Amino acid sequence: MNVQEITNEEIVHKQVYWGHASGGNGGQGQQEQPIEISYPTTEVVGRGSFGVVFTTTIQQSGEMVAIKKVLQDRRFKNRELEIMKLLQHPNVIDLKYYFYEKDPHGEVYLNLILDYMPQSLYQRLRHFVHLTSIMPRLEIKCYMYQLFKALNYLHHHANVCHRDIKPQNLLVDPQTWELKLCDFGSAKQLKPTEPNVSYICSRYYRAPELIFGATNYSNQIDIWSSGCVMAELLLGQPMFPGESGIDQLVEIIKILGTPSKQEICAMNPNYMEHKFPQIKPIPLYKVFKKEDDATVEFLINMLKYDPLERFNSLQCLCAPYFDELRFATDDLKQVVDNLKLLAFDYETELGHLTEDQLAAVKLKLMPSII
Ligand SMILES: Nc1ncnc2c1ncn2[C@@H]1O[C@H](COP(=O)(O)OP(=O)(O)OP(=O)(O)O)[C@@H](O)[C@H]1O
Repeated sequence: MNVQEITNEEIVHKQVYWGHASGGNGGQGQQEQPIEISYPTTEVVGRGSFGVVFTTTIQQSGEMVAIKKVLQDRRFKNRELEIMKLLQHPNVIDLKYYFYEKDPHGEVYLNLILDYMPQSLYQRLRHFVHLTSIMPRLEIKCYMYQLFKALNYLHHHANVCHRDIKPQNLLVDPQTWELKLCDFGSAKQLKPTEPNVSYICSRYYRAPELIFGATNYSNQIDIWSSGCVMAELLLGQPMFPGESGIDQLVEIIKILGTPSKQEICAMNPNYMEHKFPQIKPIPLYKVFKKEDDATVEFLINMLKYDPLERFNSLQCLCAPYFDELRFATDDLKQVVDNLKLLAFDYETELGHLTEDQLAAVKLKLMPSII
């Protein structure tokens, strides 16, 4: 049976809710009114720990979407849904609609209807590894810039920490080099006064403070993970491939050296009494021999033990590593313009800055409009 036959046979009709309130007055009325959509059922494209994802096309609008179906525990509000309703940014997967459905056993499933993206960054990297080739450095730079635009919006506007940044959760279009962040199943609005579980984030990408069991960590854990993602894109393999929770720390120490007393205190003060074997760091310019100084410098600023020493997402955007995008010409300028990399929304992306900070940041991020 071919796909056409399947799509002709199985068109489903669903009453769905809008993903966001719309209209100037908050549009609550519209959001709460269900509408009917129809789509052909198709094959599953992704299987995560919490559910399945399949892609289809909404018949009424012609939009390609991905539908993520997760088992809903009736006792709790679904945090992924609540957070996705808040988020609207060009580099964050958009929640278009959602609906609930019951299976024959009475289990309730939440279905999130999301923007469709053709590939994950994990798949994109595997493509180059299979060809025994490398990902073009400019492609990496465009993806990283969009990731930091997404994180700057999440951290500074929505006050959301993603807590699971990894190549599998970065969706890309290899034709345009567009990137969107997905999977908000671990995301949370962190409050400085409330503890948070440290057993989050996928192993290779876990910030050292999480491995040290900190419960007072900050949005800076996402920056560490992003540094690991960039390192992996450059190396073609994970930078810190730990085989277990504690081996993850060993892998980090093998390259960054043993953290100092001060750094351990900054990660988790309760660990101060532990003794670690003294390992000398390997300078990152030796690990990334073929990369230029701006690239290595940028990695150094993301992969710092002390979370407060690490660049935050806006500092990452301002890094000299991205100057090449700001002063692009010819084909690269076309890519930068298509992706609207140098466009920022003042309220949602730069609204947290004072007037003086804003002036300095504008000078850096949008040199052509000054
Ligand atoms: N919007 C989308 N467009 C295309 N593919 C998607 C989309 N969202 C998810 N996928 C695919 O489905 C996979 C799983 O999605 P997601 O990470 O959201 O699910 P999960 O159950 O939370 O997974 P995990 O076990 O990683 O936490 C993704 O890695 C991706 O391959």
